[in-house]
Amino acid sequence: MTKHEFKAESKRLLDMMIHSIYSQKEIFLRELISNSSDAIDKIYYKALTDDSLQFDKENYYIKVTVNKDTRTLTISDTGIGMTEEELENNLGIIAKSGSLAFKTENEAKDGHDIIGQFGVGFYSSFMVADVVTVITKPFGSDVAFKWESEGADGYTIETTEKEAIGTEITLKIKENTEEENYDEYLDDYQLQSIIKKYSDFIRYPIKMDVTESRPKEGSEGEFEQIQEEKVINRMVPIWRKNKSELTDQDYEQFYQEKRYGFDQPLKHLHISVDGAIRYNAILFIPERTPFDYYTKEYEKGLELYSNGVLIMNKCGDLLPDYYGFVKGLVDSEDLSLNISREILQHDRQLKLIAKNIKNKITSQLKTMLENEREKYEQFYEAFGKQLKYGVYSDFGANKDDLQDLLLFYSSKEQKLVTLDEYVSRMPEDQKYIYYASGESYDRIAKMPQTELVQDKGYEILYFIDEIDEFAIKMLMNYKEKEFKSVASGDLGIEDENNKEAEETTAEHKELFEHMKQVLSGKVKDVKVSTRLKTHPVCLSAQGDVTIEMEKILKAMPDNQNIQADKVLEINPNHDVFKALIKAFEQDKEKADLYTNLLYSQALLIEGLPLEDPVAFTNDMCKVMA
Ligand SMILES: Nc1ncnc2c1ncn2[C@@H]1O[C@H](COP(=O)(O)OP(=O)(O)OP(=O)(O)O)[C@@H](O)[C@H]1O
Repeated sequence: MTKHEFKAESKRLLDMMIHSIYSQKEIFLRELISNSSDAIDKIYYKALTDDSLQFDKENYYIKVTVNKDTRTLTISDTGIGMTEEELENNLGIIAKSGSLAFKTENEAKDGHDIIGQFGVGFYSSFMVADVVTVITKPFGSDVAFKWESEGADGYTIETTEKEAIGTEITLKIKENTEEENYDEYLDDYQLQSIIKKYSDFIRYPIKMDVTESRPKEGSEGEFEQIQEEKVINRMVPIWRKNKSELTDQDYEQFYQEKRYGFDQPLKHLHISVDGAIRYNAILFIPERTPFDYYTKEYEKGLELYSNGVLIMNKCGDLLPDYYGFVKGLVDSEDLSLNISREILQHDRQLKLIAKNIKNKITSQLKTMLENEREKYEQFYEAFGKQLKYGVYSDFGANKDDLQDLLLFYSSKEQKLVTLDEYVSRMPEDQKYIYYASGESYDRIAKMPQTELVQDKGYEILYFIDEIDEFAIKMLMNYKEKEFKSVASGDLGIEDENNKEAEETTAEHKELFEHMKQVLSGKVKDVKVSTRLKTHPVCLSAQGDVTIEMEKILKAMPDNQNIQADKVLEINPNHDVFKALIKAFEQDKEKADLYTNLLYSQALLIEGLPLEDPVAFTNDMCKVMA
């Protein structure tokens, strides 16, 4: 039995590579610039062991030159260059990476991490070029070599002249087609923006001759075109700098330059982790809710860099939905990239980073809440709702992280308080954390259902966001204290009125039975109220669904007509109750009229729609006439 080697149809392989690996053509520039940066890094490593070589940073750079007339784009570097053999091996064999071999032999030093690893990036130039010419002079050689290829048909190598050590790669840019405008790769402005997008933090200067229009000296209103060599990239990633070197203004400027938002950042986090996973991150909590935050267009995520090279513009997996407002970037050397560098091979590292980032944001918010209350309230105004969604989502999986970050308006303090603040000042006899839901603080303050709890001197939390009650249902309790709506059946308050109410209900059993019949299908029960002090009626709910929840569920597109089990409560000390008893004894029709009116009033107080407004106004007229 003979063993055969796999053969690959190199023409087809190259073709597949060129057309199916990358989703965007513009990344060819990222790949060539990364190669140049690697080539300069290799000189740097050489200088560490070779005394004859001085690594003087000023002499090392990458230059991008455009010639529109010849339709050529040249990327040149002052890096290590390639010998004839290296040209054969590295550019003649697909998937052979000289850089990976170098990386394996040399331990990374001083943050000079080699980028290349797959041995395919170079070929991406054929996505935009018909001909690629490489002229290179290797370090320590007097001879230079020219490698040239039109892609699938193979390549040629010959000796040539080149003055300086380094490599010069010239792409003959394709002619435009109906689908593709290749001219943009010959456009100064476009090229600068591609460089800034992907290669902004390449350690070495990326230079370009840029033409700018400037006011002409000595003449007013006239402009002249001036060509000047400019460095396009920022080079030093701010996140690799020492925190102590940076001021708040530096972070703010970075936030603006990166166009993370039109506002100022409220807080920034600068993270450097060097443990099981290594990464640097700069995160921002914006000051204001982005205008498109609640639209489908808003996409959460952080920029993801690998060794200073942009991999993903918006990596959504790095942030949980409830921290979707956080902006910023993460740079890690430990990501296992796929061949196109567009997606990650394994998400284990990403998951670790995401978890770490989530914890850092949570603890930053806790610190802000403790030490900068005003600032925290400003944050909460913009993004507090998100935290409540966070408590509610995933069946409350994140509630332990988030519950201490919640704020609610307190009836007693007339300001936002934390659950901890509420619980810590609860009187001993208070069993529950009371809350009331409504449209606004004003309306809640006037709700009849709050009367008894207020009277007892207990604090009530006012819920005005739709999500509030749902989030609280997920929490169930806080520090072993259960939450209780002031409109729920049993308030858990021992009151001398309780017994009296039971007696009154028993005394007027027939009246209540009759009212229940009149309101059949609308309320579950009619009873004497213990919670009302001045108002004549109110509605309360039995069971889990409160009246506020019913309203919210009704407003949802796929509502399943979930209803609260309503109870009509009557204040036995109100004159209306006396009138009701009298009518029941003397005129049943009037008793029915009063029952319907009281029910309608209770609906109105709750902000629930009247089922039949015409019948209600007719009833009112009957009482008046
Ligand atoms: N400008 C350059 N100067 C010196 N050597 C280079 C240059 N460009 C490419 N090379 C060599 O050619 C090899 C192949 O380059 P290519 O871009 O295809 O892959 P890579 O950079 O190794 O890996 P990746 O696909 O991850 O970018 C490199 O590993 C490097 O050895």
